[in-house]
Amino acid sequence: MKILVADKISSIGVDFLKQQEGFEVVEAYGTFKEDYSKFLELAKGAAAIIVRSDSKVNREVFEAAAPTLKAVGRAGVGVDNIDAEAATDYGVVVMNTPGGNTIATAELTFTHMLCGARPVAQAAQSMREGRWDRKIYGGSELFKKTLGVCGMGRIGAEVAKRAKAFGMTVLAYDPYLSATKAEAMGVKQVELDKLFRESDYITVHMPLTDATRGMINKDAISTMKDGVRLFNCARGGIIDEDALLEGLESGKVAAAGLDVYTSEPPAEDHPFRSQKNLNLTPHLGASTEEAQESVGLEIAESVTSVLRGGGIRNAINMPSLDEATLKTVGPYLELCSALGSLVHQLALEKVSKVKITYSGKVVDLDANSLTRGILKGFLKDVSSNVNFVNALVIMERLGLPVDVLKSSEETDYVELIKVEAECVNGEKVSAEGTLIGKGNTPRIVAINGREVEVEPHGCMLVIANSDELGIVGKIGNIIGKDGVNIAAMSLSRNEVGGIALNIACLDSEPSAQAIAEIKAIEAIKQAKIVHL
Ligand SMILES: NC(=O)C1=CN([C@@H]2O[C@H](COP(=O)(O)OP(=O)(O)OC[C@H]3O[C@@H](n4cnc5c(N)ncnc54)[C@H](O)[C@@H]3O)[C@@H](O)[C@H]2O)C=CC1
Ligand SMILES: O=C(O)C(=O)COP(=O)(O)O
Repeated sequence: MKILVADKISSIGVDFLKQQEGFEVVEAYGTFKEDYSKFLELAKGAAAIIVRSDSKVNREVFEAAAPTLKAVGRAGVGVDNIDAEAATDYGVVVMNTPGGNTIATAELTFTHMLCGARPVAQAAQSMREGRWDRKIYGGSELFKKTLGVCGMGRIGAEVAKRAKAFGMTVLAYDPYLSATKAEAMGVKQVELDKLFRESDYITVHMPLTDATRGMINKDAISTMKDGVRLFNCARGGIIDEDALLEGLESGKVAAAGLDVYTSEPPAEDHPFRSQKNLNLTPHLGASTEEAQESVGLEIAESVTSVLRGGGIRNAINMPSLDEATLKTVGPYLELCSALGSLVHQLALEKVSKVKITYSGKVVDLDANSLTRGILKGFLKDVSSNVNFVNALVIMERLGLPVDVLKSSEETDYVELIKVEAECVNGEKVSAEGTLIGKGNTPRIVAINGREVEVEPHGCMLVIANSDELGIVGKIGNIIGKDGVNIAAMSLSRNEVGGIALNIACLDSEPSAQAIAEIKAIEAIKQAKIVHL
């Protein structure tokens, strides 16, 4: 399996990948920017692509790497360089490594804040130039000042902790922050306008979204204290760059520090580069040895796990499936896929709706994973590239609603999964299944409401017939004559003389002629071969 490492990650991560049996690791640092067509060429045939923030994994990359590509790993937090929608369309799981670079980025932010208070970089430059300017490089103190933190997630919280140690008052704006958490962190939760009005220092730690883009713009800056200091080590564009320049030039903003830019790198003659009260770093937040080792190894492990069919950690385009969940859900997945596939094959008309009911013990499991398993089976014959990642979006795209129900009604089984499909003509087909015995063996226990007992794999002949004498013998005769062995048979009827359901598990598929002969028997209402 080819693993394309497109951006430089720690050698610990690369070595981990190289040690994996069957992995061919291709390191192509910088290729994305230097030679895009070569990058696309390298992506072809890759099972996984690993990036930081430099390489953009856009739709074209997924197109080039389909159908082998299974995972994109981001050694870091921000995934704005990865087209997650395209990834989902192509059934590729995207994972990141939240947490590994939190301290590194919080420390860089704090460095920027200190350098915004004391012109260390400017003074150092003057020393390098042979000067001794003690008068022009005075500063101010963080002590007793107010820091406004926008985005109180992992990094925001670490910055706040450090600010408190410096004797600052911390105001926090984060719509997703609970009052109890804010209290526990010793920060004052406020609305954005109050944070703007009352802060001496403002730092942002949010993803770039429609809601955060330009959050600190000209209007916002006009409401701030004169001499406010602004910092962005999150994503370029959260602080509007033109508004920041204007604020620095007018003196409204006394100092600022940026690690990230709307376009990276900013142009060589970008006006930012000549602003004297603005400290710039080239997207270095995560660039410490410790952070890189942490995220490099973590992403190498996550990608390996996905490619080996293990747990899925920190996925951003599907629910993560950790090892523990996988262990509990794993035995059900074969059954789920079989039930979905069986219902799809039994439906004679176009399906308009799918309903899934979980009853008994199974309701405590991760229903999202089970449902994905069912839909993966349901769509098996619809799309060749359906998997856990894209099963739900494919259903959505087909306009097929999926109702999922956790039922508390008693059934004959400790746990039961029922999949029903409603067809456009109003007809319904259904299949129910459970796990039996110590080995958690999957069993189909009902089809269209009739009790059966069938192992869900191989070729099956599903027959509905009016309950008459000798039908089973006739079917057996035709199939035997055709040279096909019946491995098992399950018979069920609703009442004597009513409609009977026969499921014959076959060692191979009977010929079309044999099926035609069976269908020609007067009592046979339906005969359908299904493959599980
Ligand atoms: N400069 C660098 O090298 C690095 C930059 N980053 C960036 O830093 C940012 C924060 O990273 P983490 O703290 O790890 O993420 P996080 O997910 O832990 O925190 C983000 C916080 O932003 C909040 N948020 C989301 N939308 C918001 C809105 N509209 N208004 C206010 N708050 C909002 C969330 O509730 C969350 O608490 C991300 O953009 C990440 O990409 C992360 C690591 C390194
Ligand atoms: O993790 C993040 O969000 C970062 O911005 C770090 O980017 P990098 O891995 O240093 O290119």
